[in-house]
Parts: sequence; C-alpha cells; structure tokens
Amino acid sequence: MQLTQEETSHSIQGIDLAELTEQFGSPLYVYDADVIRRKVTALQHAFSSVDMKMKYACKANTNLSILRLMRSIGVELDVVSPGELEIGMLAGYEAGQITFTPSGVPFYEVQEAVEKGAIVNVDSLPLLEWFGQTFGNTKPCLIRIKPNVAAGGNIKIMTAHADSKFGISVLLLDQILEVVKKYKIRVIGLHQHTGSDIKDAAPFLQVADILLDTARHFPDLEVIDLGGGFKVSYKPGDEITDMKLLGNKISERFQAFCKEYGRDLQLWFEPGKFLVSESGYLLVKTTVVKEDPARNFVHVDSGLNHLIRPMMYGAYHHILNISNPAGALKTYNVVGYICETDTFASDRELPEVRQGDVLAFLNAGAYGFTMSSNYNARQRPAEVMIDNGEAKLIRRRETMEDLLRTQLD
Ligand SMILES: Cc1ncc(COP(=O)(O)O)c(C=O)c1O
Ligand SMILES: N[C@@H](CCCC[NH3+])C(=O)O
Repeated sequence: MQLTQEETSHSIQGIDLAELTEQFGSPLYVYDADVIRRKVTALQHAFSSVDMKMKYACKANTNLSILRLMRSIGVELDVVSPGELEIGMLAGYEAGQITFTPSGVPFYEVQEAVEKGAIVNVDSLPLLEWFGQTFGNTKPCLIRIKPNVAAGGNIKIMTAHADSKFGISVLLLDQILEVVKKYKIRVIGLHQHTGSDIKDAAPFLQVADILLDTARHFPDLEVIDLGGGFKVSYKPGDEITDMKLLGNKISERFQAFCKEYGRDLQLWFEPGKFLVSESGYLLVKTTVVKEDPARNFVHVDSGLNHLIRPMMYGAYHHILNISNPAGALKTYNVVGYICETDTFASDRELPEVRQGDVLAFLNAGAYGFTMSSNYNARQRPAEVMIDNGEAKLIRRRETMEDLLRTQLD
C-alpha cells in the first residue's frame, strides 16, 4: 500500500489524529472526505467513455454526512433495506435515484420502496411473480441474475457462485422470461453483484459477458448494473483492482454490446468498499499491555463490537501506533476488550506500544461502523469527518440511555 505523506505523519488535511481522540474521545471513527472525492473521480475517469452511473452501496457506511457528500458529487444510491432507503431520502436523494437490492425480504418492503419511487432489483422468481401480479407493467424493475461465478476476497463475501443465496440463477432464464411475458413486466435492467474484494479484471469480464448475453433476451433495457466489489488496498503492498485496465476492457465490451443491441444503455456500478474503505480510520486507545510468556498482548478500548471484519473474515487491517511512531519494533497480538476472542491482529510488528498509546486501524471507512453492535452493553463510537481542513462531529458517541431506550422495565 502506498501510504501518502499525510498518513505517515499521522495527520489528515493537517489535523493530527492523536489530537482528535483528545477532542472527541476514544474510540473514534474518522473519515477523510478528500479520499472519497478522489475515489469517485478515479472511477469516473476509468469509465469516461461510457454513460456510467455510480450507485453507492451504502451498507458500507450510512452516515448521513457521507451520503450527503456522495450526493453532492453526483453519486446515486443502492440500498438493501427500508432503513437504508429512509436514510438515503433523509440525505436528500429522490427515490428515483435509489435502487433497492433486497435479499429475500418480505414483499411489503418491496411494495413500500416501489411505491415511494425506488427501483427494485428483483432477486427471486417468487418476488418476480408477485411484482408482476402487483404492478403489471406500471413500474420498472431490474432483475438480479446469479451468474454462477465464484470470485471475491473470501467465501463469506462471494455472492454469485452457484451455492450463493443471492439473485436468480442464470440457468433459470426460461422461467424468468415466462413470468416477465405473463405480466408484461417492465424490465429496464439486469443486475449482478459478484462479491467483494475482487482484484482481477477476469471475473468482472466473465460476469459482464454472462449478463450481456442474458440481456439479449430483454428488448426494453435501459441499464446494465454490474454491482460493486472492486478491491482496495488493505495491506502494504497489496495489489488492487487496476481500474484503468478494467475500465477500458469493460467499456469496450459494453460499447460493442450497445451497438449490437441497437441502443445506448447506461452502465451502473454499486461500489461500497472502493469509495469509502480507505477514507476511514478507527482510532483506539491502548488499555493494557500484557507481556505474557507466550505473546505480547495489546488490549485496546474497542473490540469486535466496533470493527468485526478481522474476526468475521480474518480480514487484515493495517495498524499504526500514532503515539509512538518511531518506537522500536516489537511483535504483538492486538486484541479487544470484549468477552470473546476478539483479535484484531496476530503477530503484528508495531513500534513499541505503551499503555495509553493511540492506535489507528486503517480501512475502517467501509463495513466498520455499519457492522458494529452493542455486544457486552458497550456503546458505539462517535464519528468525525474531516473536510476543508476542519474536523466535524458527524455522529455523537452513544450513551447508556441509547442502549436502554428500547427496553421495557
Ligand atoms: C448488491 C450489492 N451491491 C454492491 C455491494 C458493494 O460491494 P463492495 O463494497 O465490495 O463494493 C454489495 C456488497 O457486497 C452488494 O451486496
Ligand atoms: N461486509 C463485507 C462486504 C460486503 C458483503 C455483503 N455482500 C466486508 O466487510 O468485506
């Protein structure tokens, strides 16, 4: 990973990260708005030769300020629940700019979203049948195809292989077409999402081919939606998706398809991680350094309740000791304070960690706060966004009252 000068000096836009924990407390999520802008621009450049639209997969990070930033730079939205839809609309999106990509949800959730004006990605044959019965040809929809391709950082985040629950298998095309014909359903797009953390261009091209082949059977398309999944850099030296190469290759195939189809379509992507992962840091404080005969343990004032990716996927998050960057290197297991095995990192070399040192977990912008919980009756951290050289609190720290609000005594 190429750390920028700002990252090595442990400041963002001139704001010292350690000082932020003094000001806003610890643990603390911090986001750099400039990184998000840069990522959006990179994707726009990569696909500048086609009519491309970004639908930010906001499950990665639903903070209203992030959504408002996305909206201000022309990025639309992909949501997976009524809650995300509501947050999107609160951020100022019109429902027509939002796609709803459910996964086996109750049909009334789809009904409400469609009635509000969102466009649904239909993900099962029973939902397609219901959609036809309920809306006939009065509402547009996309169909989520499962291309039966396995790709992604780990099996838990692969969503398009044959055994995955997501979408309608491409092998069921005849049945899809039958239902569409029966109700004259207005299918304006085909969608697929292969998985997350996909480095190589090859799987993206493979699924694009499958989706475009399938698209030939639908005469009224306006959109091809290739989902998200671009790989970002988690580890120093990590190879990431070559967006320029991918942009050229996909655009070329897409243009050839549009020519054959006889009409220019729009190409949609639903990036989550790519847009926000690298913008975020989780700042934590070292509570205890335990020099055990077997290992050195660094305990921090956080755990799987705040950042579950290392425990859930074995995901690597780079860690900086921002209080002692020049300390002698030592090897540690960095662990949380939760009453479970919540190891953030094993055998990690860090500049000597002392009690009270502030550590920064990188790549905490995506699937960090949104996957957090109140396990062990712990409150969730505050969130801060740095923009125009200013740090603003964009979510206050939870309190005990927040935790008790729904309990009836
Ligand atoms: C339907 C859909 N679109 C987009 C995404 C975003 O994926 P990523 O954050 O890897 O770009 C996901 C998450 O896996 C998803 O399920
Ligand atoms: N939450 C996953 C990615 C999205 C999975 C949902 N389909 C991660 O942190 O890598």
